[in-house]
Amino acid sequence: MNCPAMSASASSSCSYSTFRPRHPRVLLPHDSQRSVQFSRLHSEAASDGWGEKTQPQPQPPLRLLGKQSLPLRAVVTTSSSSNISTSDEIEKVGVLLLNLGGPETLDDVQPFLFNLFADPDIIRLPPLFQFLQKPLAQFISVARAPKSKEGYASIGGGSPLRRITDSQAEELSKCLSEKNVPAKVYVGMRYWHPFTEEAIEQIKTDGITKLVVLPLYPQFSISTSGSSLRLLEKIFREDEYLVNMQHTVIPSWYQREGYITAMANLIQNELGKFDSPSQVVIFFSAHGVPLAYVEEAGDPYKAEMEECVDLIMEELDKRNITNAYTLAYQSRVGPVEWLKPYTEEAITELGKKGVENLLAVPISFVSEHIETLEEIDVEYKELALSSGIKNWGRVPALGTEPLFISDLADAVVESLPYVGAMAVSNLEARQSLVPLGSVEELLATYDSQRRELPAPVTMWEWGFTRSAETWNGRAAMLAVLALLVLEVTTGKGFLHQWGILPSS
Ligand SMILES: C=CC1=C(C)c2cc3[nH]c(cc4nc(cc5[nH]c(cc1n2)c(C)c5CCC(=O)O)C(CCC(=O)O)=C4C)c(C)c3C=C
Ligand SMILES: [Fe+2]
Repeated sequence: MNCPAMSASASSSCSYSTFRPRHPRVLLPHDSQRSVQFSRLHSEAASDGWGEKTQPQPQPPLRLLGKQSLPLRAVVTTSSSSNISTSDEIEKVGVLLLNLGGPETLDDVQPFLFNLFADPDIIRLPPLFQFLQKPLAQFISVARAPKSKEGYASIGGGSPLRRITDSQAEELSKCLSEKNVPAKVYVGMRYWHPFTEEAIEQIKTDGITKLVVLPLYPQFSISTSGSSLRLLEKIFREDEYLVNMQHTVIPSWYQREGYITAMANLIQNELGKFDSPSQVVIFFSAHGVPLAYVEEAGDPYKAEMEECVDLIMEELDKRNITNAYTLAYQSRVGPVEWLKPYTEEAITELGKKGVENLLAVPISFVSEHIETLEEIDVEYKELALSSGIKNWGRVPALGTEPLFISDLADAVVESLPYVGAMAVSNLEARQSLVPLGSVEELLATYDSQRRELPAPVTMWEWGFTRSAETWNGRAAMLAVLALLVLEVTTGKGFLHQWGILPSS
């Protein structure tokens, strides 16, 4: 492929001089690249892990992962080649792309949903009830599968995510070679094949000695990159080979110049398809998360999303594109409160206000998937047209867009000097929304106490609350389970009423 020459240095020297972020940040040369290590650094989590979302204070003590405590080795390598010879060893560089995964056939839908709902970063039960995680996941996945299957059936019978992620991996590998950094690129999915565990096995078989971990989510969320990194941390902890493998993590990259430019290009291109481009409202639609992830657990997702939108609008502004724009959150599951405004409400509202031209921009994910192809292209489009919007457009997901892939390659190249080294200075660590440090610390900062979060689906809202715990939660749970059984056998009940389960 054509791998545009936006070099690492060009990219890192970018500065968004007129941008005024909501969270004070100092833009440093390495701002476009934040990389963290799993095991060697300790950048301090917020004092209680809850409130301090923007300015975690670094602390020196090192916490080591794994079965052995290894001495810290500050090995700084150059990035001119991935087969780097440090002493007498040849280094083999790998890049692990982390993604969500999606069912490839309709038969995969229920087991895929089971894996998703069995993830404690998606549904977090109080410690007392963690033994119910799998039975609940089984219940919800079976109950939700028919509705989900309809969605996947309408987009061709399965998710395109694996195919697209594989193409991204292939293009990234080619692009890295063109930048003189040959590296093998692996795909590790969280909830479907190829699972992260499978990718890790391959990494071991291939004898990779330096690994760059790159979640394919531009913005960090506990529920996405956080979940994948937590799994990876567990795998690393338990494996002798991996404990000794040098690695670095790029936790989020929404602020990189190449990514922002590529998004702005796509938007500019779609705007050009309207009769009156300047009259179009640019409608950023991000995947939502339950509000409690942000407000209680300190998920930086919302802050990063808002900053990302601001950066894209700054870039468009430089091109004299000054359209009105808005950000809303889609794909809510269950009735607990998620980030607002909700996409459907925002669309209706804009229609009522007389907006006639709307351009939807999926912003939280870089591949086409069920929520772009079905939810946005079908459901939201219909809603928009029936709300008075006359002209509708949608920006495609980035996929293998060359500038974007090139920017990811630059991100990898820039992170290589940090692999196995003290990756970042305290100063750098302080100015990130997602702090730098080991994954352990990264997760701890936002999620230190792994507090109970309101689940995105309702049943434990009712039965798994702290008060339920206090006055004999087990009894409450038994009641909930009885209700669930009733609901499944009769097809009626509160889950159906609230629309969690499809009515038969
Ligand atoms: C940044 C992206 C995403 C966030 C944040 C996220 C949070 C989140 N998702 C669910 C529940 C479901 N997600 C499902 C599919 C799905 N989710 C994302 C991305 C994010 N999720 C993608 C890309 C996909 C689609 C994959 C594909 O197959 O194409 C599903 C399954 C589909 C469905 O039944 O609707 C569920 C369920 C929760 C609860 C959550 C935050 C807590
Ligand atoms: Fe999701």
